[in-house]
Amino acid sequence: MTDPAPSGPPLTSPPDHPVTAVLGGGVMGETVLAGLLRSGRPPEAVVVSEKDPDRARDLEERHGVRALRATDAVRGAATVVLVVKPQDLEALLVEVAPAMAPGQVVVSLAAGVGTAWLEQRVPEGVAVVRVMPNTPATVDQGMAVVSGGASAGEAHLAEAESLMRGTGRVVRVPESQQDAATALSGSGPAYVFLVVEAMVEAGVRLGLPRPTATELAVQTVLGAATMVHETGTHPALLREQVTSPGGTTAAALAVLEQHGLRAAFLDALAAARDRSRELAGG
Ligand SMILES: NC(=O)C1=CN([C@@H]2O[C@H](COP(=O)(O)OP(=O)(O)OC[C@H]3O[C@@H](n4cnc5c(N)ncnc54)[C@H](OP(=O)(O)O)[C@@H]3O)[C@@H](O)[C@H]2O)C=CC1
Ligand SMILES: O=C(O)[C@@H]1CCC=N1
Repeated sequence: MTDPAPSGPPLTSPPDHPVTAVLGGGVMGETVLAGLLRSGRPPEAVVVSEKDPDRARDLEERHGVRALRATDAVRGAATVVLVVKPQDLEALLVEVAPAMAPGQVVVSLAAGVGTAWLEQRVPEGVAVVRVMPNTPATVDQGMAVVSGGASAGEAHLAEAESLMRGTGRVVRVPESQQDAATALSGSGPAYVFLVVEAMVEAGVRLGLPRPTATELAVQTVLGAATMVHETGTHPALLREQVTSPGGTTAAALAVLEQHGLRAAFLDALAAARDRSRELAGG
């Protein structure tokens, strides 16, 4: 591999804070890294490895963590978090596996990549956990699903959960549900952003000033999500409460149904699930 990042002195874990190495400092790598720091891990206990040297330096400056070569980051770390694109994972593991040691836990955030595939590429005695997070973790409203590999025990699952818990909710699922979870919560924020964007544009088309349309759309989505969350009421009932007979909402919902909104979501999530399965093939 080409020279990836500055290489610092060997790692020594501060007492009570085993080192977590984050391999891949892109969108999700930075989200995890920042979340660990926000949840109280000292910067000395978190290292990052990022291929792009400018971005590596930027992460060092903005978060106060050290950026190291991937093998140096892995050596001395208790937990290794894989946050590169699925297509880059094989090359990364070929590089870092010789630096891994029994007792470490590898937590992979890569969409589609199964624990059995990962276990074949790490040394014996290294436990593997698969996690699917999402970007609302940047504002501590993340949703992460966690599944253990064949050699992962309770302590390894608990470590993976603790990585994500500071940034939102965490649930354990059987690994057979990971691709579906990726389609729903992993990619899900993008669907909601698209809906917000579409509502804003529609409001602007009706003559609302853009800032007003944006405020109305964002607060409406936030309020509606909070209502489902806090009341525990089925969303269909909440929708009925908004829909006055012969009123405005009924008129709008009829148009959304005519345009096949439900069918679009069924097909969209199936496409995301299928793509997750394809990514497993590299
Ligand atoms: N973004 C999201 O919402 C979510 C992403 N994920 C998963 O997280 C992973 C990362 O996604 P995302 O953050 O969006 O992708 P990014 O492309 O933003 O980040 C990946 C980073 O890793 C770097 N990289 C690649 N190879 C190496 C290497 N060998 N050593 C060090 N750094 C390397 C890349 O550099 P370069 O670009 O130069 O190759 C890039 O900066 C993916 O597997 C994805 O499936 C999971 C859930 C949600
Ligand atoms: O789009 C992707 O492949 C990644 C995984 C889930 C969200 N982003």
